[in-house]
Amino acid sequence: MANVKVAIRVRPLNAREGVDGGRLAVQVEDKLVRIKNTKLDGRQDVHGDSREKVLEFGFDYCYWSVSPEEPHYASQEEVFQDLGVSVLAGASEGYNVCLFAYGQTGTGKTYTMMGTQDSMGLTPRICQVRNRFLEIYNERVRDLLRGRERKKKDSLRVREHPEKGPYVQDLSQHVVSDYKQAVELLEEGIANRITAATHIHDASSRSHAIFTIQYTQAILENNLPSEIVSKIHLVDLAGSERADPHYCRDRLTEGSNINKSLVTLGIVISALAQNSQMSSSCQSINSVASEGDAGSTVGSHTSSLSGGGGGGGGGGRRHCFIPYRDSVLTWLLKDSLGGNSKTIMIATVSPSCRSYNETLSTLRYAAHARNIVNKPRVNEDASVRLIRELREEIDRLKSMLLSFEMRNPSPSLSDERDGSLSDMVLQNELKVERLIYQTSH
Ligand SMILES: Nc1ncnc2c1ncn2[C@@H]1O[C@H](COP(=O)(O)OP(=O)(O)OP(=O)(O)O)[C@@H](O)[C@H]1O
Repeated sequence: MANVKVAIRVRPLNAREGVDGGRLAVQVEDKLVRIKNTKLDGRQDVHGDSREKVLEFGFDYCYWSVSPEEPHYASQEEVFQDLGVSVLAGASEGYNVCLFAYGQTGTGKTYTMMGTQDSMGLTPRICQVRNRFLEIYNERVRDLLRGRERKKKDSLRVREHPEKGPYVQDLSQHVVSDYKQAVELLEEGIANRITAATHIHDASSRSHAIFTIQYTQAILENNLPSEIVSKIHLVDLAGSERADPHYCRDRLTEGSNINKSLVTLGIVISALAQNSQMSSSCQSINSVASEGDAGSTVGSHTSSLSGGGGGGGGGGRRHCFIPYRDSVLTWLLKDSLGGNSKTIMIATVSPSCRSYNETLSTLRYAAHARNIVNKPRVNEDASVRLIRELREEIDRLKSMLLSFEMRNPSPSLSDERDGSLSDMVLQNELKVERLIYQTSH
């Protein structure tokens, strides 16, 4: 079991936000983010006002990337040292890992995930071994690495494997032998991605991009060659934006599809968070509830949020249905949200008071995500796992045999039990030998 880890990153003010003095609404201190409603500044009658002036949220990591001159400025390298290194560590232990960036349009998702020529982001730093790159545009999956010379199959089908989970059929795979080749692939994919100008951002990504690295490790366990295959999903979501009636029909469809998948993502996150909280409250029903434990600021805030707008009263609550299949994005991220994956969300925000509402909504979204509990497991070869488990069982049976013999020196009493235990040991040893033979032939 592992909770989704959540990071917040605050980007520099842009030119538009800087014009009126660049008032900031966001503050970061250690693992806390504070957001201030500057509209209430200078008002005398705030007593009894139900709106809170400053709201505080706690996260696993908070990055202040507003100005490099400031002492606690978080660079791309620092973000990589925390998040990128933990992605690579998870994958090398054999887990599936997902890192996804979420936030309002123009807040730095692409900058964080991909970076620029001078300032490399997380994905090129993490690049290894085997890569796939796709985008979800208007609920259709497109391959971003299908060479132009090949026949272009525009929209690909999403399918689900009973054990390996959802995947995209016919998505091209590219084996790379060095870092340079991996980065070239990434650049090709980025160039194929669909962007457009929005009100806030001139080169806004209008699709969700998923860069998948298959990390394969050849290992020798119990003298048997075997493989541990883990997947790393690096996801740069399209930014949310309010619809403008002046946009043409295509842009409106595009916007509504982006919003649809982000809304579905929101519903999935909130339903999973609610289910995880329900499970943990069931578990703790018999234990003493401790008030004011570590991270109580967050605890108090998120619990009120996951009530789904209040209500949420006592008994009779059932686990919510998770509508993964309502959008391609959530379907493909099914394992990453509530499944077999160690997942990190990086939520990007603008520091400006002009984006107060959007930033608050991103912080709430991120606080929900932090409650999701995933079930990551090492993706080891099934036969190798079975052999290991059988060997553990043999050792256990052998030590039981030994302790019986020591406690019951009289042969008549222990003979029967000894016999059946020895039989079990023998049978397991035969199974192990058969499995070793099958896997190595
Ligand atoms: N941490 C940062 N440091 C410096 N510049 C940044 C940072 N974050 C974002 N920027 C700059 O802000 C602008 C918008 O960033 P970016 O394109 O990453 O936004 P986005 O969230 O991916 O937007 P969209 O959802 O519209 O695609 C870019 O010019 C980018 O270089």
